[in-house]
Amino acid sequence: MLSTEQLYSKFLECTGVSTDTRRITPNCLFVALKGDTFNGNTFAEQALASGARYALVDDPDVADRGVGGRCLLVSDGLLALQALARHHRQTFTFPVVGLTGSNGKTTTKELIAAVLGKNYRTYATVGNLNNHIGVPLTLLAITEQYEIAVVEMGANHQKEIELLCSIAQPTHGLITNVGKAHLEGFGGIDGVRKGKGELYDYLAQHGQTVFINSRDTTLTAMYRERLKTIRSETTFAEAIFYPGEPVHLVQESPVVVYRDTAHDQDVTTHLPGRYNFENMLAALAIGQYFGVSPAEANRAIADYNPTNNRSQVIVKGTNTILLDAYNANPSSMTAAIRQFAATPATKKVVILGDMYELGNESEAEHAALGQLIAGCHFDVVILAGQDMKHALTSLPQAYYIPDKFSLHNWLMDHPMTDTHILVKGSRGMGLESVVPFL
Ligand SMILES: CC(=O)N[C@H]1[C@@H](OP(=O)(O)OP(=O)(O)OC[C@H]2O[C@@H](n3ccc(=O)[nH]c3=O)[C@H](O)[C@@H]2O)O[C@H](CO)[C@@H](O)[C@@H]1O[C@H](C)C(=O)N[C@@H](C)C(=O)N[C@H](CCC(=O)N[C@@H](CCC[C@@H](N)C(=O)O)C(=O)O)C(=O)O
Ligand SMILES: Nc1ncnc2c1ncn2[C@@H]1O[C@H](COP(=O)(O)OP(=O)(O)OP(=O)(O)O)[C@@H](O)[C@H]1O
Ligand SMILES: C[C@@H](N)C(=O)N[C@H](C)C(=O)O
Repeated sequence: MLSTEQLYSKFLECTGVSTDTRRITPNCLFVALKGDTFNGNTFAEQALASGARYALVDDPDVADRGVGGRCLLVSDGLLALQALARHHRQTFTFPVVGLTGSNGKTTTKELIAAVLGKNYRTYATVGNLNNHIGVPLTLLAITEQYEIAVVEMGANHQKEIELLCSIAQPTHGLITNVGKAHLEGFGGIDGVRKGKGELYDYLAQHGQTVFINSRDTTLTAMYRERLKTIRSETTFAEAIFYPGEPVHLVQESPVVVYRDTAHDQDVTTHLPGRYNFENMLAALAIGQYFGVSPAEANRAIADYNPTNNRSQVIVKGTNTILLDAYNANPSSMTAAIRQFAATPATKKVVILGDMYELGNESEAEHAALGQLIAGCHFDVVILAGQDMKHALTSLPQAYYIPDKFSLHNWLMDHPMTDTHILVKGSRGMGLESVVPFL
């Protein structure tokens, strides 16, 4: 069995890390993980044959088969990956900004990276690689050429953020918000608050810096709770409350326009909704803290244009689609629906799919969503998925279509023109597939 130090010296000989033979790059370190479908150990030889320099395995039989001494045996592949990332992180001397939250992590991460990228060689989590596998992979992709890192941390149960903090060891941190997401695994909204609070706990225990949205009463209360419990021999995190500068929302739809009064600038962005303005404020605060000029920060935010099914505004023929189909939960659905309801347009249609991972709160949350939609007076409401039938009680006029295939057919039979259309649902619903039919 290799120690973490021994493993690290092998890692330094490699060009990167891959956990998947479908994505092997020359001279990478292949790490065999066990998943729901496969045992990665069975792919070790294939990884080496495809160009991996070493294969980290936790099956002694696979290691015994040798392959020129290029199989590295550890007791647990996942734990070894995490330990390797933790070790690598300790070699960084630059700031690591860690962020979590129920909603807006990826968008805020992209905005922060765009802003910091104006002054620093910035590494940011690629896509959504934010879990117990993704965070180690993110850390291990960071090289000494960078000057700052932005690491997204996702969770759907307690102690996960604690684990991810032990790997990423953030010097600075941000919780975007605490909302009704992943209620099943967290055990309700109080569980979400506790689970996300593990980031503040880490920053507090290590005397690091925390960025707090002063308008968010939950986040400020979470910070104060930790201030009260801190022991005298430890230093609590430095807290940067934002927004401090006079930046005002001018328009929230179809896209956010804000006014930076201190610098006499109106900034037109590509993102819709007040909630995205909150994400922008976080990026501006972090940029200001790290010395990015307001003009450069505003330009970075104005230029950010999502292509990831999150808050995407797509003009197609005479229709304008707000494609927000990456994920959905009660908080983000409510934010998106309220924002869409406030959008000026002559005809508005919503196509909404199930919200996943709500456990025994699912039925009530879908029903509450129905009541919210009923008060919004949309021209057409289309609901898809098994759970959305609970929203129907308040929406007798809605079209209910249980599966996606039937939804595509329905849309082909009911073409729309001159319409604003909101498309949103959980990842498993994959509602971006409706766009070709609109
Ligand atoms: C383990 C793994 O990485 N699986 C990926 C794999 O899945 P697949 O079903 O094919 O196989 P297995 O998982 O059974 O495979 C075991 C290993 O074998 C490898 N392998 C398989 C076949 C093959 O031909 N060759 C192989 O080498 C395989 O790669 C495994 O190492 O492929 C899928 C398709 O690419 C991947 O989707 C799957 O990735 C899983 C889901 C994963 O966790 N990936 C992380 C790198 C990651 O960060 N993914 C993010 C999504 C993160 C997320 O959902 N975040 C949540 C909050 C966190 C919740 C947390 N508790 C959790 O459960 O994850 C959020 O709300 O944000 C991403 O991909 O975007
Ligand atoms: N500050 C916010 N408050 C509420 N909802 C938000 C906020 N920011 C974004 N959203 C909603 O959440 C959706 C997903 O955004 P984003 O992917 O940035 O969040 P996320 O936290 O990274 O989600 P995930 O972890 O599932 O990737 C957006 O398209 C929007 O509907
Ligand atoms: C895909 C994952 N990050 C996520 O957000 N899951 C929830 C349940 C969703 O898809 O809405």
